[in-house]
Amino acid sequence: MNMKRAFYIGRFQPFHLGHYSVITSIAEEVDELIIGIGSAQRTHEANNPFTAGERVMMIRHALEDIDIHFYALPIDDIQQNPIWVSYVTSRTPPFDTAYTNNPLVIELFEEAGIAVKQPPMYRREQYSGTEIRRRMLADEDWKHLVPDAVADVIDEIDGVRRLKRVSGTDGFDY
Ligand SMILES: Nc1ncnc2c1ncn2[C@@H]1O[C@H](COP(=O)(O)OP(=O)(O)OP(=O)(O)O)[C@@H](O)[C@H]1O
Ligand SMILES: NC(=O)c1ccc[n+]([C@@H]2O[C@H](COP(=O)(O)O)[C@@H](O)[C@H]2O)c1
Repeated sequence: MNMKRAFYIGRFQPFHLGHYSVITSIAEEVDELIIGIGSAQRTHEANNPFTAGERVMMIRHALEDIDIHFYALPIDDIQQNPIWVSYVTSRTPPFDTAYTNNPLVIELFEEAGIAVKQPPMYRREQYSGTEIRRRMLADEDWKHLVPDAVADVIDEIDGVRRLKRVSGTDGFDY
C-alpha cells in the first residue's frame, strides 16, 4: 500500500482555528498527517506558555471531528540547523511532503530534498498565536479564535492565569 503521508510543524501556542483550517485542507490531500509540536521543551514562557503534553491534548481533542489519521509528536529544538531535518525524520514516520510557512523550515527541508507546500494564511490578523496570547493577557475575547476543545483544555489547566504569571502581568514582579 502506497500511503501519502505529510508533516506539518508548528509551536501551537495555542492550537487555533488557522491551524485547524490548514489541517482540514491537508486532510483532503493525504492519507496520514504527522503533526510536529515544535519547541516541545519550551513551556511556562510568555511566548510558549503550554507544555508539549498540553499541546498534544489540544490537538487530539480539536481534531476529533476531522477524518484523518494523525500522529501528534513533540519535537524538541536542537542547536544545529544543518542536521535538524535528519533529527526530525529520525523520530517521525516517513513522509514525502512538509507543510510550513516558516522560511527557515522551508529552506532546511528543500535543501534536504523534501517537497514543501506553503498553506495559504487564513484570517491571519486574528488566527495567530501572538494575537491570542495578547488577548488573553488583556482580558479580551479569545475563545472564538480556537476550537471549543482547545478552550476547554486551556480552562482545565488554568492556562490564562499561567500565561499572566509567566508574563509578569498578574501584579507581581519576577
Ligand atoms: N491563520 C493561519 N492560517 C494558515 N496558517 C497559519 C495560520 N497561523 C499560523 N499558520 C501556520 O501554521 C504553522 C504553525 O504556526 P505557529 O504554531 O507558529 O502559529 P502562529 O499563529 O504563527 O504562532 P505565533 O504567533 O505564536 O508565532 C506555521 O507554518 C504558520 O505559518
Ligand atoms: N534547529 C532547530 O531546532 C530548528 C530548526 C528549524 C525549526 N525548528 C522548530 O520548528 C518549529 C517551526 O514552527 P513555527 O513555524 O511555528 O515557528 C519551531 O518550534 C522551531 O523552533 C527548530
